[in-house]
Amino acid sequence: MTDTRTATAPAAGALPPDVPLALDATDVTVSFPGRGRSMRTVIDGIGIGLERSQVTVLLGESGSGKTVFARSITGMAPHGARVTGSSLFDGRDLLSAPKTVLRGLHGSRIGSVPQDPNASLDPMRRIGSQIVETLLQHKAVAGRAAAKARAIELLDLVEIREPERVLRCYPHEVSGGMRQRIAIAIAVSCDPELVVADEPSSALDASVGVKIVELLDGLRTRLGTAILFITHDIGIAARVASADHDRVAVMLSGRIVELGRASTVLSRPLHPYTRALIAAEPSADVERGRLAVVSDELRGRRDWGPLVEIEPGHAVSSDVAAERDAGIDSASPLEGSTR
Ligand SMILES: Nc1ncnc2c1ncn2[C@@H]1O[C@H](COP(=O)(O)OP(=O)(O)OP(=O)(O)O)[C@@H](O)[C@H]1O
Repeated sequence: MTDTRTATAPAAGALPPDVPLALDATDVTVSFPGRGRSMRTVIDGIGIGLERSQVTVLLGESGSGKTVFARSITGMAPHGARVTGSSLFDGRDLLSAPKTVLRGLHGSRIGSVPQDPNASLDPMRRIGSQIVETLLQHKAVAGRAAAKARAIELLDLVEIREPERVLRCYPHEVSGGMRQRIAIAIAVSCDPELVVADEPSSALDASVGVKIVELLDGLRTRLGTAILFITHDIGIAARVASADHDRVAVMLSGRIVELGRASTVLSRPLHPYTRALIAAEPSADVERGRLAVVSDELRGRRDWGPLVEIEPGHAVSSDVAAERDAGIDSASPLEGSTR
């Protein structure tokens, strides 16, 4: 089992130990039906503790399990998934909570910013009515007039001009960047304690990405929201996890292989996979999502050991830690590169 809570000492600037975690996931395994009667494990017995006011970035290549892990620990595993382990939110295990409880939590105390804003917006309904309905459904405000006023406030918050006009629009009448910001406005409309943002800026231009990062930063400062941010982009990871105690968890083949303060992991990575990811950081001439620098051998390995802390606030899989103790530098960043 890889338990990232026990592997990390409280980081500088983190909340004191008696402040409960916003979410506490332990030993989570997720499998999907495979060939015949077999099951294919895509998340392999990992855990994570999400602190209030802290950003945790899940970093890893496409297919490493970031989305499935984040969805599963918030009780929203994809259809057909078999999930074991536990994920506590306010004392309740989201992995076994009834659907009615999960529906009540999502949209109010847990906000989700999806990869594709179209997934959270109904194309047939005006933007205003979708925001107002969310606010009324979760009893975030009393009455329709208050909900409308709050909807305008929320669009202001995500820097949408002429909010009253936009509220009367259907989703297809506004730009993709605006739809993304509206999806964020809906996700944060009820002042959630936890926000899960799944690559919210991947399809957008850089200026919208920066605004999203600022917005999430404001949310954790203002409300103490815990943020789980999913990305494969090192640059975005560094920008989102900008506070001293923010963390990066590096995912590889359904496991967390390195975890620590963002500033440490991104500047002094220890795991060969993290090193390769950083070496593969997208540049102007490398198309995003096509980072072929991580070797297949590294990517295909499934036997990474559990995380062990090698210095305060920095943990790495036990096999890499053992090599380090033995004085073996496990890999130069580009070893095994296919580029
Ligand atoms: N509904 C599903 N049924 C079966 N397998 C799935 C399902 N959803 C995801 N998977 C598998 O789980 C693994 C992890 O996928 P996941 O989407 O979590 O990766 P990711 O790191 O988030 O990638 P991306 O950045 O592309 O979203 C992949 O091998 C994927 O094929």
